[in-house]
Amino acid sequence: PSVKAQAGIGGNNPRTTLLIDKHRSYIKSLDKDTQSLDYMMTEHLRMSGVYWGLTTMNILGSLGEMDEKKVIDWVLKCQHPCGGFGGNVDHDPHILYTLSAIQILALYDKLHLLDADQIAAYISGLQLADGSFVGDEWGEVDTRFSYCAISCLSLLGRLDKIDVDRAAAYIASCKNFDGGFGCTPGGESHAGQIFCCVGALAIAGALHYVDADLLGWWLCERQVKSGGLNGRPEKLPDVCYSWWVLSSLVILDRVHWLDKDRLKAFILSCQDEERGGISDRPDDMVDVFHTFFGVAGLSLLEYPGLKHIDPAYALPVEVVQRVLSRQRQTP
Ligand SMILES: CN(C(=O)[C@H](Cc1cnc[nH]1)NC(=O)OCc1ccccc1)[C@@H](Cc1ccccc1)C(=O)N[C@@H](Cc1c[nH]c2ccccc12)C(=O)NO
Ligand SMILES: [Zn+2]
Repeated sequence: PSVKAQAGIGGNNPRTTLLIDKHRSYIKSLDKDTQSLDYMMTEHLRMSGVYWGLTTMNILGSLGEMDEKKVIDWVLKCQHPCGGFGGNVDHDPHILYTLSAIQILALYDKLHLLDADQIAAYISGLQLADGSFVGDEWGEVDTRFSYCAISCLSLLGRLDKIDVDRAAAYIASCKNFDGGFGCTPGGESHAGQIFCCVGALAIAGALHYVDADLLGWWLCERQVKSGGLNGRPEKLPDVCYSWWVLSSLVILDRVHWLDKDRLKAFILSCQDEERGGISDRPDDMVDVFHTFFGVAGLSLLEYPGLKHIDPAYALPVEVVQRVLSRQRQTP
């Protein structure tokens, strides 16, 4: 069959259409099997897991099926006096989980429950003199944390509380000869880090630091013959790179260089048609992380019936627009 047929356009074969109801029930089942190894092993990043699950449900048009009050109460229980959030109750505050917490509250239009100045003080306290950010008091520097800082403060309307120009200049100092970015200056280009750097520069209004043609070419080189995308040369394709690579290409306006139908077909081939959920590659175990990044990738590919996701904020476009337009009303 033609590539279009493989991509599920016109057909309703389970591996070529998105099994929306199956994925909804998979996400809703997640907080039930608390005895599973997967559940136990991911306790420390539960805040991110809840963000992945809820954003997937929003894109599938079913956020209302989740227990909003239970989620909000739990998120606020994870906040520390310093303003930062931990990955779970009684876990130390970290900028990664502070972003996930703010993203969850943005989904539910509950950012007014937060003290934006207090969280802005916590985040600006993590910026170093060279413009970089550490993730917590242990002091690890990584462009992931630059992305978290800029995204959090933009959603809270407090970007003025950090030195955005120095933050952008530091990210630019992590650009490699191949046009990509690493976690620190000289670090190897990796699609995940590239998303963080390109997303942060986009939100900061500093995309002039990026060589769109050079980086766009490197990103499109990630597509392998199966249609999937890998994170670095010679690696296997993985559904989550459908997000890290594709969202970066959307921001750089170079998506047309990819074979979108083959990528769509690859993501759909990673669904578990019995239990729902999406895995990193065909016939692997599903998880909420790859289910989110698979659905988010399909949203960027304009799969019919999915809400649009913002490529830089990794939140539904309608959520980002609501948050940012409200900032313009109340200065
Ligand atoms: C900690 N994580 C990762 O390292 C994943 C593992 C992976 C999934 N598929 C292939 N490898 N890798 C990952 O997220 O890489 C993307 C990336 C890498 C560097 C910077 C940014 C994004 C995943 C969780 C996970 C673990 C194991 C299997 C599946 C998911 C994760 O939480 N990623 C985070 C970003 C992240 C990357 N590295 C991290 C280290 C610690 C904490 C978070 C992250 C995220 O996407 N938040 O929204
Ligand atoms: Zn993956």
